[in-house]
Amino acid sequence: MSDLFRVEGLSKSFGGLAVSRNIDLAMAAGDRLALIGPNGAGKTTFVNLVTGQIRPSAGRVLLNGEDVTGLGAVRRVRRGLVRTFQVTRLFSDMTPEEHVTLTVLQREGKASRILGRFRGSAEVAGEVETLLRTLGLLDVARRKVGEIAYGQQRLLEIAIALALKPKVLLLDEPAAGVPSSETPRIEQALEHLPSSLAVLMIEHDMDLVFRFARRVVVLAAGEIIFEGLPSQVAANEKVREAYLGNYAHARRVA
Ligand SMILES: Nc1ncnc2c1ncn2[C@@H]1O[C@H](COP(=O)(O)OP(=O)(O)OP(=O)(O)O)[C@@H](O)[C@H]1O
Repeated sequence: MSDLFRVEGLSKSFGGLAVSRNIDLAMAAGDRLALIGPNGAGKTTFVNLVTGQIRPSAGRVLLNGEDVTGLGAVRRVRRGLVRTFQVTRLFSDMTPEEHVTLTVLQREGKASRILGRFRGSAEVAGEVETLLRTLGLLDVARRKVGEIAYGQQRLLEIAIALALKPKVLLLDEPAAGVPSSETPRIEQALEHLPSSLAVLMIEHDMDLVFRFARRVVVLAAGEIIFEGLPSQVAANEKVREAYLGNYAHARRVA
C-alpha cells in the first residue's frame, strides 16, 4: 500500500543549528498521530517544512506519491496538506460564519466575489452551516470572533482547516491556551474529525495525546527518537532521558 503522506530524510539547519535531522515519517489515511517532544525539539519546524512555510536543507515531502517539496504552501494546501497554527490567526471583527464562508469560496476559486456580495450560494451556505455545527459553533456563527471564547476560536481554526478539504491535517497544539473548562470541546471535535483524514497533532497535554493518538512520535533535538504505541512511550528509556535532560536544562536556566 502506498502511503498518503511521507517525508524522507527531511533536514533543516538555521546557521549552524540543525533543527530537523534526517526525519523519515509516513502516514496513511485515517492515521491519528501525536508528535511530542521537549520544548525546542523541532516540532513546529517540522510542520513548517511539511506545509511549505520553510524550505528544507535536504529531504523530500510526498503527498499521494507526488513530490511536493518544490511547491509553495498554497499549492500544498490545494493538494490537501493543511495545518492550523499554535497561536490563532483569526480576524477579530469577522464572524465564524464569515471566516468559514471565505475559506470555502477561496477553495472554490470564488473569493473575488466577496468584493461585491459576501454570501456564497445556498450550497456554500449549507456546507458552512454543516462545518460550524460539527465543530459546535452554530450558536456563535454570527458573533464577532473577538467576542467568542478562546476555545471556540481554536475550534474555528479547525473548521477553517476542514473547509479546505484536507487529506492530511497538521494541528499545532490545538488546545494551547484553552482553559481546562473548554478542553473537552476540543477533544470532542478531534474525536469527530472525518475518519479518512490523516491527522498529525503536536501537543504537550499528555492526557489529550493519550485520548487522541493511536501512534506517538517523539522528537528530541530534531531527531525522531521513538515511534510506537502511546502505551509504550512513557517507559522508553530514550524518551525519559530526553525529557529529563530538558527539565534539567530548564532548571539550569531558571
Ligand atoms: N527561523 C529560525 N531561525 C533560527 N532558529 C530557529 C528558527 N525557527 C526555529 N528555530 C530554532 O529551532 C529550534 C526548534 O524550534 P521549534 O519551534 O521547531 O521547536 P518546538 O519543538 O516546536 O518547540 P515548542 O514545543 O517550544 O513549541 C529552537 O531552538 C528554535 O529556536
